Amino acid sequence: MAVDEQPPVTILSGGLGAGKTSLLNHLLTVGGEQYDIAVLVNDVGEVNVDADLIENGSELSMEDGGVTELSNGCLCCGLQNELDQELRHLAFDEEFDYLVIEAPGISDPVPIAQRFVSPARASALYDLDTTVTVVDAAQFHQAFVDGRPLKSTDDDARPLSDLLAEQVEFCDVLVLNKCDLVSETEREAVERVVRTLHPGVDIVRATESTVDPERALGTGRFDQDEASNSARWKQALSPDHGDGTDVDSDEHYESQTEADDHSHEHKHGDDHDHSHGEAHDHRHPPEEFGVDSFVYERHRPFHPKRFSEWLRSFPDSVVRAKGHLWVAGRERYALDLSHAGTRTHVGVNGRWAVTLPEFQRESYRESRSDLHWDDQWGDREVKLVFIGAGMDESSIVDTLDDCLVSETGMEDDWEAFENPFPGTMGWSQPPMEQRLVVGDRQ
Ligand SMILES: Nc1nc2c(ncn2[C@@H]2O[C@H](COP(=O)(O)OP(=O)(O)OP(=O)(O)O)[C@@H](O)[C@H]2O)c(=O)[nH]1
Repeated sequence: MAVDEQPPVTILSGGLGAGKTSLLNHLLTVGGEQYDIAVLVNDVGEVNVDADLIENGSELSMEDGGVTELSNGCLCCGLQNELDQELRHLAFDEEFDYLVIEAPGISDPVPIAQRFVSPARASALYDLDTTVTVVDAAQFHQAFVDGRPLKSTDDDARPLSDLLAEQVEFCDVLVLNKCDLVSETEREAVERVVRTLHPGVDIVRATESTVDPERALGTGRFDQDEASNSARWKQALSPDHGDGTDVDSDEHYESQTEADDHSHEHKHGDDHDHSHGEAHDHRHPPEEFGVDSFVYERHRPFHPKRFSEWLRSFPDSVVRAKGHLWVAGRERYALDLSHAGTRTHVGVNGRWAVTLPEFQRESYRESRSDLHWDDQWGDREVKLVFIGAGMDESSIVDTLDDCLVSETGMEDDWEAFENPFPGTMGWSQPPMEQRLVVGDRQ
């Protein structure tokens, strides 16, 4: 790429568990032949699971700057400064010719895209090429065709389906994923609703997010004027809303005085970045949509029978869960859990470090200073992130604790347990018997 060329950018948005990470990994694998892709990911929650999954699935690594993670906040709000810094860092210090940003599933992508339409921002170093929204066809059908709103128990909160609608409204390309979970009639109904919300959108039907990379990378479809015709963009980018047109200001925009001059409805906490890049009616989605998250971490294994039963009655309030599991009797491999909507998969992703030969184990430990290590059990642990609407955290934690092997049970012969969990490798393309598929709870 010529020195003065700006790398194109694709922003991936979409509901929780819709298939953004799957799409990102697919683009890295297939699109990587054409582009040298840098990646910016942002998970809301204390564990940046997506970054791990993406690293596992790509040649890139965080160490060489190819995959950058932003955590402990939301890109669309509190991490705007961090986002600008990362964009500058990538542009000046790293070699790549395409940038893909994965937005968290509960974020409003408009403020992220706005970083790329103001020449005063760091993102002026880039060329926003395509905004992609990944939609879970079955979830969308439930919310918009069946008319069963996606759950939000907070009375003041807008339903999650509102966020989904906004994400559909302004994207250039809509990947209609999980087409295997809907009938043809249902899919057609979903497409009708999508076209009603956004007539000009390029709909790409997909299963497992396998799309032709040319539909998401280098499409040149993003057009600021066109985008500003959708209701959402019109509001966000109009001159009255600052960032889209005011090219004279830069860091001043971050000052408290400037922020105080405006009547933000934003209800985020003290650490919020009051940059003017946001539309003034923008409120942080986790609050607006009644979504919150917590991490469950224990250094004892789950009893296979008790935990598999727990999985079959997964709390309805949980929209998304991800993480790794230590299940008694499965001491060699870490199991990964992924829950989206009403479906839960458990598969094998890799070995616990404690089972590796000494040299590998020690170099792994050196590279992970934050790794919990037990003299007897090494790095084996349960660590799960739960994201949901109106979750009863203490009840979820208590019932999970009941699934743990008891203090005295730590001496039992775990191999003798009846165990439905997979015991051999297989995550990226696992045969069905290597996954525990809990399926629908309806
Ligand atoms: N049945 C079905 N499952 C899918 C499909 N695509 C992805 N999945 C599964 O859905 C789950 C979520 O996929 P991800 O790619 O992690 O979704 P995501 O949008 O990145 O999730 P978050 O980052 O948590 O918002 C995983 O268990 C995938 O294996 C699909 O087309 N059909």
